[in-house]
Amino acid sequence: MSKPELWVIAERRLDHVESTTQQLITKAKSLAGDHFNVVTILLEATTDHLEDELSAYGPDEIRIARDDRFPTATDAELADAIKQLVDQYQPNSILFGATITGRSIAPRLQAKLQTGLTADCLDLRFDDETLVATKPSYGDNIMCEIICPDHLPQMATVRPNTFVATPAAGAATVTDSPVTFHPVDRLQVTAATPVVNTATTVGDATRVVALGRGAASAATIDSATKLAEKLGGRIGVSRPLTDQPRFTHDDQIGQSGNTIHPELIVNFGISGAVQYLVGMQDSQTIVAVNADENAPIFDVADYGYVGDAQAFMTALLAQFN
Ligand SMILES: Cc1cc2nc3c(=O)[nH]c(=O)nc-3n(C[C@H](O)[C@H](O)[C@H](O)COP(=O)(O)OP(=O)(O)OC[C@H]3O[C@@H](n4cnc5c(N)ncnc54)[C@H](O)[C@@H]3O)c2cc1C
Repeated sequence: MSKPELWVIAERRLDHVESTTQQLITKAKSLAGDHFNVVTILLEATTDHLEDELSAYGPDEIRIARDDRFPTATDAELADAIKQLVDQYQPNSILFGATITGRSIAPRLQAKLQTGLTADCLDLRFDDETLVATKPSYGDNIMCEIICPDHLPQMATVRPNTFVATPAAGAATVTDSPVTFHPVDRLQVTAATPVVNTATTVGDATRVVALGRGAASAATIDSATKLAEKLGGRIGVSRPLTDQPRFTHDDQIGQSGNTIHPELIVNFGISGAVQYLVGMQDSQTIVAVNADENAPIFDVADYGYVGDAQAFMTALLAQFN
């Protein structure tokens, strides 16, 4: 008997695959074990080869529907095409990135399929063939595990950067699966102008200088800015600092901010509340500077310094100079 299918819907961003897709393939592989087939669904133009950006992450199969209208199709048209594939293959579960596009297509598909969708998940696991999706709820005050036991497919959107994409061995089978493109003429895209944003966000940075309430003075923020420049990185903050005019929610790390996995994060004056830690604890190298030797941030740190944030920064900058 063939294995149940766990789908990852590949998302296109301009002429590439959105990085959340690769993150979801890695997670799907780890969930699947020998029990599920991980199938990536790709809707692309006849001359596109976006599958080349997916195969290195080890899905069992990349199933492609081709139509030259897909790259500029509306979310309603894409949802219609995916619905046709669902009807044909009856997957067990479907994962989308909780991106602007994923958040738009997934509920349209859910409505067509009359099944359940858990949005904005921070973790996933399977209990036998039941997808258990973890997400913050009630104003982010509790983490809920949500299941959809009575309907298939089970669906979830997952927050970008929740999982780390890791190349995996194994050659994916690439198959074509034709669908009929049904134009939805209520809405027509007449032109697409991509937003050009050259600034890196804290989610993109490979090195992060993170500031908390214990490193919030103007002088310390100035030193941190210099340090971030020297490191070729960017400043991120814990929640209390988003009250300062220099920072916004976009700079926030944590459960209700960004999930990040930089190669280096240096935390200054951050206690290490669980809501902060979930956003950064998978960083490759974690350094913590805190005046309190019992601060929980030291539990996840590879290197720690007990002392004053400003003094440490000044000494470190002197090393660079
Ligand atoms: C639903 C919910 C969601 C949340 N989401 C997030 C989130 O996404 N991100 C987030 O960050 N928080 C979040 N929080 C808040 C979180 O619980 C903490 O309150 C917050 O992370 C604390 O920030 P902090 O570590 O900067 O401040 P504090 O906890 O006040 O810690 C300050 C630290 O600075 C140290 N310190 C003081 N002076 C110095 C000095 N001179 N030098 C060095 N160290 C010094 C202290 O020892 C202390 O450990 C959330 C809370 C809730 C309830």
